[in-house]
Amino acid sequence: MFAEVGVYTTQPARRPFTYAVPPGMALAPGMAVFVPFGPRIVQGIVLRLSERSEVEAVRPISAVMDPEPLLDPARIALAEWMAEEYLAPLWECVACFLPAGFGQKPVTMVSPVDVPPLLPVYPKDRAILQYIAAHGRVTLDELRKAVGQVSLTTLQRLQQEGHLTVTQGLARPTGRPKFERRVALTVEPAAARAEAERLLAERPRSVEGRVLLRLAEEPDLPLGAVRALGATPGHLERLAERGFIRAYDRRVERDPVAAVRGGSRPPPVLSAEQAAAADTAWRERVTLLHGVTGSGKTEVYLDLVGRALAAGGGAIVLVPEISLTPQAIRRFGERFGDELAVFHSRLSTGELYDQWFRVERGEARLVLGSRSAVFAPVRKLELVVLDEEHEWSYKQSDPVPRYHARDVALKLGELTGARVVLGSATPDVVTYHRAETGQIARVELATRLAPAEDGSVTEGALPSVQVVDMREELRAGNRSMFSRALRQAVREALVAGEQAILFVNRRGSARFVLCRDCGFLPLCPSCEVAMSLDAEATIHAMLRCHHCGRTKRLEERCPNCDSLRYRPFGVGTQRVEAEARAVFRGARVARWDSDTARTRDAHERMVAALEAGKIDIVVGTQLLAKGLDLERLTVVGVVDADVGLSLPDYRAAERTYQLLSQVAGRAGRRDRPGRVYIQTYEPEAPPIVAAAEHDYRGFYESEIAHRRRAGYPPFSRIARLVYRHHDEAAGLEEASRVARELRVLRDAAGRAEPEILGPTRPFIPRVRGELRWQILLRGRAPGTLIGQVRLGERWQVDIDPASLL
Ligand SMILES: Nc1ncnc2c1ncn2[C@@H]1O[C@H](COP(=O)(O)OP(=O)(O)OP(=O)(O)O)[C@@H](O)[C@H]1O
Ligand SMILES: [Zn+2]
Ligand SMILES: [Zn+2]
Repeated sequence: MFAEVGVYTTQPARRPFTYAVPPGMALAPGMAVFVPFGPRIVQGIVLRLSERSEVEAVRPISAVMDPEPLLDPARIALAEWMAEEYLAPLWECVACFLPAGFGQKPVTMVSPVDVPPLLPVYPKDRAILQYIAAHGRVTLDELRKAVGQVSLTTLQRLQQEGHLTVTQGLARPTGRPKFERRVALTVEPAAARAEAERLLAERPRSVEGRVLLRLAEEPDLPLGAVRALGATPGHLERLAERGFIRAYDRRVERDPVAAVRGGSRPPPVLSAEQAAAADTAWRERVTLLHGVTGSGKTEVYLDLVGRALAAGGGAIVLVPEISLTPQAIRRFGERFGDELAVFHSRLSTGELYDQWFRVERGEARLVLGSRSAVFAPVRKLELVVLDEEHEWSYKQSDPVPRYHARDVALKLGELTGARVVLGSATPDVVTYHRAETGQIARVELATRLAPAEDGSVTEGALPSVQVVDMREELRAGNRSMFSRALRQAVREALVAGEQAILFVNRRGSARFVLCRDCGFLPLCPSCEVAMSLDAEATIHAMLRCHHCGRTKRLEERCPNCDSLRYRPFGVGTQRVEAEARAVFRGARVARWDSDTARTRDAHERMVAALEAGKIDIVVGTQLLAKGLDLERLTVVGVVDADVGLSLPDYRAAERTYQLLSQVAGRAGRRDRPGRVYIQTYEPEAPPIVAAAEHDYRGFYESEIAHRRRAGYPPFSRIARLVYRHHDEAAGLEEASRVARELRVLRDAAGRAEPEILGPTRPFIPRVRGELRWQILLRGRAPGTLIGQVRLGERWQVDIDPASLL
């Protein structure tokens, strides 16, 4: 008997290795084992068993690591598909499906035996045996912590004498509870307040006074919150001695959903449109749920999850990481309480590990999470939902495997028979094209819902959108970055006590050239993407196409209208913030970008400040566009809609459309009508016109025509090879060698495709001090060709890359 094993190795092997199964070893696909690999023993997962081996002289499997299979046959097939599809190391693909922490070093476990011989005489031996007799199976680390230094030789001797057994095992970070130190009031709040007032009257800056005052408001706080008031251990001790407070440790649940559990809130009655959508999605294999923002898509997902659970099966719901807010989790928790498990990147390894096994044991049948939740071991999978399916955060760019969760979900659906539902207000053009050509089903939710306090819903209005031609503003003598219309609207909102967002499209903006008089943007004639200033050019300002490498000198005048106002453009959030403060005197202005909203806490604090009405105007980047639902937000200004359009990426128009629709969707979500101003030098650009008219169809028609003409996805697939090197000559040489080899292989096969572009320096020419080169391949299956070339460690392969920058 032989076993094909996916082996934990840093060698980028895309295939399994064959081992012999020792007689008597009970083995099944999906089990974790130890195998010899070179001079070492490493972990692996059994993928298949077979009677015959193609390889001679195979080595035997060393040991079974865990008798329970960790992957089922569908997941094994999916891991192997990923390795092929993304040209990724097989082990990394298998590891996606394993519980967190598995990839770490296996640990030495020491277990007691059932019938131990008499206790040995050495004190150290006795201590060891007493400890394991009391605690059962322990890790060597634990044992060492308890009894001091213990050598492996000692353990092996004790094993030979029959006192204990030593095994290698999976580190299971379970059972060790986590505690949080807290401070609680031990008197009535009124008494605390009285004492606080006395202390503060005596000394206005008394820390003890402030602590008591805070605790009078909230009588039980984490120690950190009290420390933040300036309290030292000394202060707290004094207050404790005087009987006002006590400190204690509270057990922290490793169940991150605990707070929202316990719910089984009755579902609302679906509208006819929603019910029809759910019926279709339940019947079909793959369905695009195309619904405007606020049209009730989430209720449709909840309904489908209910059906999956009622059928005795499970479901996975994927949402972009940034949308995985406490509110979103609560919505699922309230409905499906105990069945819910949540996976996201902020959980500790221990939490992830616990959740993984809850799902694996079938205790939680609904998984809600960001992209990697697609790998959760849900049994009898009935449903996979991707909300905001157009989001590029579903694509993992680093580390390997560089997978796209949507494609993995589709393949998972194929392998398990689960239905797949792709929901979005602005579907990916590729997904919409699949629906248009009948490869997947499509349902629409066309009505925006306006929920009322009493739980009823009425039809809501989409905000009105005005496109402002910035060339006109210039002609009228307005040189500010805010148009007259936007300025007026913001002033009106401020007077009415409403809020405004000023949205800045910032990425790489300083390197695009635009004519302020006619809106002309230089495009590469063969790639149809914007050419941008070459960051590495030193003598003359050069424009470069970062796809094919074509360059030309930057003209002094606009080639279209001869204007001298043909210049780089783009403004930063800081400048917009400064101007907003100057123009809207007295308004409370905040900035929200990757500098100020670095952590999720900062993000949540900002949302809270907005909700509490402590901010009037917020200036921000794309981070703002997602998920905000503010009652008093009525005005949205897009300061520079063009910048996104000029990114050298064939999806520039699509992203601009999605972003504008999303930002616009933030305004007027409740009963106050919303107004949106899109400032642009290109008021006729199709994505801008379509976003202004809430016309997805119009956008799609123009975009798909462009993709067809220029041969971009869905009419081809793109693969990107990036090479990094600190040395210019060496980097260019290696990049050229690979490009040449690819062309030779393609030509030798007598084929015209894939098209091979480059090598060239990409839009972002260096990362962390290393220079970069890129080769783009475009064709039906560019991966197949890449699979035939030998690439060293410095190469990165990305199939269907999220970014071409
Ligand atoms: N059938 C219904 N009856 C009552 N209220 C509903 C119904 N469907 C949806 N709602 C409410 O309408 C609001 C919008 O619905 P939901 O959040 O499901 O829309 P969505 O399309 O997922 O929104 P978004 O695109 O912003 O994520 C929510 O407050 C929801 O509770
Ligand atoms: Zn011009
Ligand atoms: Zn080009």
